Amino acid sequence: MAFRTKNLFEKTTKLVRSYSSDKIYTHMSLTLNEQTGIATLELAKPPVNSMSFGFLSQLAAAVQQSEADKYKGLIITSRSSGVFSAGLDLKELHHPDSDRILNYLRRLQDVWFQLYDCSTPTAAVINGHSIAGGCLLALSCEYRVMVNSFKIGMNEALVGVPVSPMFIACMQSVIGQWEAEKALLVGRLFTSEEALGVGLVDEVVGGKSEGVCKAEGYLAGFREVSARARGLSKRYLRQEVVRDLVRRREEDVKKLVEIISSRGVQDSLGEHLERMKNKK
Ligand SMILES: CCCCCCCCCC/C=C/CC(=O)SCCNC(=O)CCNC(=O)[C@H](O)C(C)(C)COP(=O)(O)OP(=O)(O)OC[C@H]1O[C@@H](n2cnc3c(N)ncnc32)[C@H](O)[C@@H]1OP(=O)(O)O
Repeated sequence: MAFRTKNLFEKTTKLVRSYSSDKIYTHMSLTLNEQTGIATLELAKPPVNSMSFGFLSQLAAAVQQSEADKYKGLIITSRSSGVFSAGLDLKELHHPDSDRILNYLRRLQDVWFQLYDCSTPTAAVINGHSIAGGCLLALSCEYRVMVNSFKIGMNEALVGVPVSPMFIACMQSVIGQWEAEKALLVGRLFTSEEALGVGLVDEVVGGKSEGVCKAEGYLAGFREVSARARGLSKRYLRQEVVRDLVRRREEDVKKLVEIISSRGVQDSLGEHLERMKNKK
């Protein structure tokens, strides 16, 4: 089979350089299967694929590449066998520099808009724990296959930070208002099986390769469908959520910076980081 592992940065060097000070393409790899036209984006930032500034920049470049090269599909998964993503990098949020946190949250918004609103068919193979921002990443894809025995959800309530409108909108659109409310207000993490029950994921499988096959099956379902019509329909289906968040994006970011920088939230973040350190 003809596989081409693409160093994204060959083609998107300009974009990535202007986005990031991190070393080029260190946190993920994009592999295109030239026979199917489906690319796999494998997150590879040990130990937990936390979303640092550089990670978000590379994710943005990958999504942009998928759109520009008109991939038939994009599968997002993790190289780690235990963690899909631990979400936002808590070190970016703890004692942040005011300009950096503003730019970090703007970057997060940009990536989310790009992925959520992209016309490329997308699927997530969640082969490990998927927490908060990690859950957002999976929910922004169209289809989710999860490997059993892991946890997924948005734990902000337990971390002591508010769930932001973008995260809420995504959760609501997948599992509905009441289930989202019940889960988000207590920071519930679902097991793979519970996630299937509530509709947070579409399938549960025994392992990553089975998950990738299921995701490919979903994406192959569009072979006979006009890519242009499909892409436009997806955008129309998602436009209400996008429009509202675009309209209020600057207001949301400024408010969140203010909240994150507050003493109470900083103390909670510090305690959360301490708990993680001490769990060993
Ligand atoms: C509209 C405006 C724009 C949008 C604005 C959004 C604004 C957002 C505001 C705040 C929202 C935040 C959402 C988030 O995503 S916050 C992050 C929440 N995530 C977590 O709490 C995850 C915590 N991690 C875990 O539960 C576990 O690590 C794990 C993922 C289950 C894996 O467990 P495992 O046992 O394998 O690994 P360890 O726990 O031992 O971790 C290994 C090392 O990794 C460090 N780590 C873990 N998670 C993070 C993280 N999220 N960021 C940074 N670092 C992390 C951990 O401390 C260990 O480090 P060490 O080896 O140095 O001790």
